[in-house]
Amino acid sequence: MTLLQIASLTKRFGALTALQDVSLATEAGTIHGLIGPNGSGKSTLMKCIVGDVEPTSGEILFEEKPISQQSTTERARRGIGVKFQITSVFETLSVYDNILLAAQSHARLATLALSRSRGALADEIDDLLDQFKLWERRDEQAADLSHGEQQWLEIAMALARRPRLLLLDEPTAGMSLPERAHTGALLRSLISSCAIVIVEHDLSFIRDISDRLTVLDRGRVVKSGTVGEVQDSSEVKEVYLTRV
Ligand SMILES: Nc1ncnc2c1ncn2[C@@H]1O[C@H](COP(=O)(O)OP(=O)(O)OP(=O)(O)O)[C@@H](O)[C@H]1O
Repeated sequence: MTLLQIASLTKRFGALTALQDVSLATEAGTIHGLIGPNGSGKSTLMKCIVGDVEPTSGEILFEEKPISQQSTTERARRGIGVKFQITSVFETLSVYDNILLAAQSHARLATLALSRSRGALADEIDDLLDQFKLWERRDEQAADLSHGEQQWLEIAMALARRPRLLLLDEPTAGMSLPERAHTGALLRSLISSCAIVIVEHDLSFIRDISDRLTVLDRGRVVKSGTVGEVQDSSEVKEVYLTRV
């Protein structure tokens, strides 16, 4: 099923066209990488999907329904989760409580009282702590985590809200090589329940984990296809040889 469809999206900031007629589709159960030189429009596209930036024209469909008129909160409720570059952890709270807060913000009161009891919620949080190698550090303040661990905590918080699509903007920035490798394996393990759209500057990382890649340059799609198709594209080579 096509989970996310972007159709002819354009965004202008005054005289500057950040996105021009951008179209792409992301299928359930896949990782879709967005790459391109600095200023090519990757973050603007992510912000349009989440609802932080209003497109000038075009449409965004999530699970085949238009969402462009919906608020960020409505989009989150429908299943779009986000981890952007700006850190969103509560530094003075424990690692555990950060995830608990995220999970509770998603669970409706009635659900909390019934099937998603405190016990069920605790099991989910324990699983996330384990997956993200944060179990040992669950009682420590989030401020005491390394940069890489804070990034994992933020992804875990986004997942606690049970998204069906997760948007990640440079999730491995500042991570060590082993941390990147663990992040890649983790992201691949998530996709049966949650598709991912990811922006990354680390080309080898994004090539290794993505099913499809879309390359942007100066707000336009240069190429969208499988990793092999994009790697073989002469237009893409030109962008990377002349502009990166
Ligand atoms: N709020 C804004 N107001 C005006 N111009 C903006 C705004 N946000 C982005 N831009 C411009 O839009 C263009 C695309 O920026 P964007 O941040 O989307 O690119 P990017 O591909 O994510 O870049 P980077 O890889 O450097 O993060 C740039 O020229 C940028 O200066």
